[in-house]
Amino acid sequence: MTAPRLVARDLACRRGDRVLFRGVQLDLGPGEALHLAGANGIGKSSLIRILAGLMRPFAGTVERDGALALVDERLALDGHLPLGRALAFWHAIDRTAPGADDPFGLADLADVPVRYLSTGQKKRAALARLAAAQAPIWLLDEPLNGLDTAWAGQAQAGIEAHRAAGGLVVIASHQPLALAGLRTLAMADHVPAGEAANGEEDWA
Ligand SMILES: Nc1ncnc2c1ncn2[C@@H]1O[C@H](COP(=O)(O)OP(=O)(O)OP(=O)(O)O)[C@@H](O)[C@H]1O
Repeated sequence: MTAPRLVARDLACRRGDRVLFRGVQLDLGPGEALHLAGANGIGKSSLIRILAGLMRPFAGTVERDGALALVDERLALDGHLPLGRALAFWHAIDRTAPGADDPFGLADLADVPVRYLSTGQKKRAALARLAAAQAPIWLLDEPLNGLDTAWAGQAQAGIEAHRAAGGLVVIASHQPLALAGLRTLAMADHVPAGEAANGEEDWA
């Protein structure tokens, strides 16, 4: 794996007429993991989308060395296909082959249409697709949502294996994370003065 790097300088994000955050800096290299922490609506998903290049920052820059893979609430698998064929579509595009070890326990679900999978099964499928993409930079928005304790442990083991292989990871999560040497970015520290720290307006 080529050594990845993800650097953000002075990032600010505006949505609608509100600046959600300002002055976000990060500099991540091989093996590192960063937890984006903060209340609902503070801007964690928005930051992930900016890092992924899906949204332009209001200010600041992002530099990236290495391919990235994203897991968020949108499942990038065709709901009408059986799971095995939906994953095979991506293997063909990524020029990868499914691993023999099946770390997310999907073999028994290969014939089930993606739209019939449970929330946790869909998340496991998204994580399997992520692991197969062989991208050194992982951007994960709530990767443990919907997973039971055992699968949440397995997902974190997958993250640790990715780091051990030289990958880096940014994780927005409300779930506790048991990852070695995890750094934390407290989004509340970057809310501009005068904005609500939880991103919620006063609707009264
Ligand atoms: N297209 C949009 N236009 C205007 N505001 C938006 C848009 N999309 C999201 N927002 C607002 O931006 C804010 C940040 O949303 P975001 O999804 O980044 O928060 P979050 O920290 O990931 O929240 P959660 O913990 O609930 O997932 C929210 O107040 C949301 O309502």
